[in-house]
Amino acid sequence: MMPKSHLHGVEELRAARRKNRSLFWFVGLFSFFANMLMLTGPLYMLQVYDRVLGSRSEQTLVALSLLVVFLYGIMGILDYTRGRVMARAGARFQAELDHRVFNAMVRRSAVAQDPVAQTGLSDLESVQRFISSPVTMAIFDLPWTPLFLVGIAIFHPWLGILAVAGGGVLIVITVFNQIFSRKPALHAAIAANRASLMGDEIRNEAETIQSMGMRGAAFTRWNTAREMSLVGGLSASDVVGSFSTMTKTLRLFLQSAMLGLGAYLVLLGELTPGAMIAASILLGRALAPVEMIVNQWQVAQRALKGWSNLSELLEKVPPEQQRMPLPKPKAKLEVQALTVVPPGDTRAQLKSVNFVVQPGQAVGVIGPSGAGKSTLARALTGLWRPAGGTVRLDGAALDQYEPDVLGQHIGYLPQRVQLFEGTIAENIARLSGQPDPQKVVAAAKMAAVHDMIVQLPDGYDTRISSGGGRLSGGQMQRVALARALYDDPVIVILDEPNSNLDNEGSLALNKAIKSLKEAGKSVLIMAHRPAAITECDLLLVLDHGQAVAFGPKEQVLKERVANHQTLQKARSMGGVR
Ligand SMILES: Nc1ncnc2c1ncn2[C@@H]1O[C@H](COP(=O)(O)OP(=O)(O)OP(=O)(O)O)[C@@H](O)[C@H]1O
Repeated sequence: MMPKSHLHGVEELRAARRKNRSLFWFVGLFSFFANMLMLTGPLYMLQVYDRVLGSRSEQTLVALSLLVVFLYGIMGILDYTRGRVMARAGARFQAELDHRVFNAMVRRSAVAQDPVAQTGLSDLESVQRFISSPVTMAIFDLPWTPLFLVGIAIFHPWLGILAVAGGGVLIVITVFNQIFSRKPALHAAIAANRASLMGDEIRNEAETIQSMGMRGAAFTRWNTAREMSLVGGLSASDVVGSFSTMTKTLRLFLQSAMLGLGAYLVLLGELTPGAMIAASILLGRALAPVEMIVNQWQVAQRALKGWSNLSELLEKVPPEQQRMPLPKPKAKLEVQALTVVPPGDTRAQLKSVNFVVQPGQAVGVIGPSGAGKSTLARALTGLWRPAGGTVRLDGAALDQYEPDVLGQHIGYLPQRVQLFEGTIAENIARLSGQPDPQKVVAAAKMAAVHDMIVQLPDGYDTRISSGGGRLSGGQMQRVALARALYDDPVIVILDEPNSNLDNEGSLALNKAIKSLKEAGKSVLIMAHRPAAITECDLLLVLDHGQAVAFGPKEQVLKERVANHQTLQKARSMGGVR
C-alpha cells in the first residue's frame, strides 16, 4: 500500500493514467471479444470429435475448418490491435508525465542528492514499459479465467474441480513469487542503479582518475557495486525463474491430468471424447494469463517500484503554481534578515543578513572559505529558499517570479563551471535550440571571449562537452560568464569569477562589470582575490554566515585595516591571545 504521505503524488499519477481511460475501455472491449473467440479452439475440437468423426462428413469438416480460420483471423486482428492500443496508452502516459517528472527531477536534484530524483525518468519508463507489456494484456484476460473454469465444470464437475484446484495452486505460486522475489528484485535494482551512477561519475572524472593512478582503486569500487548488482540480479531472476518453471510444468501437467481424467470419464461413459480434448484446451487458455503474469513478474515489480518512487518524487516536488507575470524588474535587490539552511542540513549557514543593492551598483562579497559566500549566491538566484527573511527583486519576493523567468533576469556564474554537450553558441544561449546570434555575440563580447571563439576552427559552432572539451579552464569560465550575461539580465551574480582568469581575463571581467553598471544593472561578486572587486562600490564581509560589515568599499576596507592594526597592536602587547 502507498504510504499516506504520498497521496498527492499518487493522485497525480492516477490522473495521468485516467487520461487513458477511454483506451483502457477499448482494450477491455477488444479483450472481451478476443476471449470469446478463444472458445473457437475448444468448440472446434468438440464438433470435430463428436460430429465430424461420428458422421464421417467431409463437408461439415470443411465448413467448420473454414469458419475456424475466419474466427482465428478475427481473433488475431483483435489481439494485434489491442496490443497496439496498449503500447500507445503506455506512450501517452509517459508523454503526459515527461515534463512534470523532468522538472521535478531537476528541481529536486538542484537542492539535494535524492535517489528518487536520480531514478525519476527511468521509473517513468518502467511504468510505461509495464503498461505496454503483455502482462497488462494478461491482466485484461484474467477475469476470463474463472469463466473458462466454469466452462470446464459444465463438461463434467470432476473436471471442474481439477481445474479449480490447479488454478488455485497456480495463484498460490503467483503470490509466493511476489513475496519471495520482491526483496531480491529491489536489492538488484538499487545495486544496478548505484553501479551505473558510479560508472558515470568515474567517466566524468576520468582525467583525475587516470592522472593520479586511481584506475585500479576506481575499478575495485565500481566492481564491488557491479558484482552486487550482478549477484542481486541473479538471485532475483533465480527466484522468478524457479517460479515460472514451476508454473509452466504445473500447467503442462494439469493439461495432461485433465486429458487423463477426461479419458477415464469417457471410459465411464460420462463424457464425449470431444469434450475431453476441449476441456484440456480450455484449461490451457484459462491458465495462460496466470502463467504470463508469473513469467513477466519482474516487469511488473519494477513498475510497482517505479510507481511508488514517482509518487514520492511528485509528492516532494509539488507542481509549480502559476504566477502572474511581472514586468521586467529594475536591478534593485533587497535582502532582509536572510537566513539560509542548506537543503539536507539543520544548521543555518547564513544568519540574518541585511543589505540593499541599487541599480548600477556592484557589491563585492568577501570572507574566508566556508563563510557563506556561495550560500548567499544560491539564495539570491532563488535556488535555495530562505529559511527566514526575504530576498526582493524590484520589490517582489523571488518566489513571485516564475523560476525560468527569474533565471532570465538573474545571470549566474557558479563557482564550479559546468558546460553542456553542444555548440559554444548553444551553451552561451543557455541551451536554446535556436540561439539568437546577435544576443550570443553581444554576451560573448561583453565577457571578452568573442575573439577567442572566432579563432576556433568552427567558431561559435565548435562543439564542446560538459567538461569543456578543448576549452581551457579560463576559456570555460569566460564562456560561462557570457552565458550569465546572455539576454540582458538585470542582476548578475558571479561566484569567484576570476579564479581561472589571467590578467587579460580579469581586466575584461572588470570592463564587463563596468558596462553592466553603466547600463543600470547590479552585480554581486563573491571573491577571494582583490582584483575581482576593483569595480565594486560596496563591500559585504561575511564571516561564519554573518554579515560583519557592509558599506562603501573604501570605508569597509579602511575599517578592516584599522581593526587589523588594533588587533596586531593588542597582540603585540599581549592583550589578545
Ligand atoms: N549543500 C550543502 N549542504 C550542507 N552544507 C553546505 C552545503 N554547501 C555548503 N555548505 C556549508 O555551508 C558553509 C558555507 O559554504 P559556502 O560554500 O557558502 O562557503 P564560501 O564562503 O563560498 O566558501 P569558499 O570561499 O570556499 O567557496 C560551509 O560550512 C559549508 O560546509
